[in-house]
Amino acid sequence: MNTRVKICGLTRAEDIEAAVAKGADAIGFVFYEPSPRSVTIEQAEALAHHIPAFVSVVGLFVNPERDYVNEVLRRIPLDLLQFHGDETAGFCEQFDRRWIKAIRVQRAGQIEQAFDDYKFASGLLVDAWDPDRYGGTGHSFNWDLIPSERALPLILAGGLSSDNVSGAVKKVRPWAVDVSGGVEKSKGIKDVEKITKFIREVHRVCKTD
Ligand SMILES: O=C(O)c1ccccc1N[C@@H]1O[C@H](COP(=O)(O)O)[C@@H](O)[C@H]1O
Repeated sequence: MNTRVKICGLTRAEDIEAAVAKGADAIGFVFYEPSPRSVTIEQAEALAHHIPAFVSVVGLFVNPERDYVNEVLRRIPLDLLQFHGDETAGFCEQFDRRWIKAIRVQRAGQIEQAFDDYKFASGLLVDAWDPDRYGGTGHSFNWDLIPSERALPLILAGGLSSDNVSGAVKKVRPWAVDVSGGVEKSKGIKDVEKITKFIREVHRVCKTD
């Protein structure tokens, strides 16, 4: 098994450099103002210079305006768009950029339906449902709702940390894991020790498989 790691919600150059040095495969920028991890286009433009070749740059959006996504794309070299709201497949497909769709899992059958609805995505991200927030909740969900047959690469998110990620990887066998709150000191400020432990745990469990 070779589960990739995305670290999301970075706001500081030193955190990006630490995540990359420890082996992160992708770095996520949050372009969603209500989030405490949100960055402006100007901030992301500067931060993106700290991400080397072969580490993916991901832009996270929640129900964005089309023009805003285009403006971000014009200014920042995003490899992937992550749509974390209620976007339709038609909306996600219009940007001439690879994209992943996040689903907030509440009930059985929802993930299977999403594989069908978002069939041209580069991956399906499964996260916890929360009535008040679109993501970054720090909560996990019932992993038994994740089917073993998958039409797209599956990215597991929601309440992951170094304490539970090895169990999650063993049980779910995701293509990648995505973490934000579980590797933070405070919202938007990452903790290098937690990032190190998190990535080490993923690599350890993958090696023993
Ligand atoms: O990080 C945020 O603030 C955020 C806001 C709105 C939508 C998604 C957001 N983050 C994504 O949420 C999941 C889970 O985060 P956590 O590890 O439970 O804190 C992850 O995919 C983040 O990229």
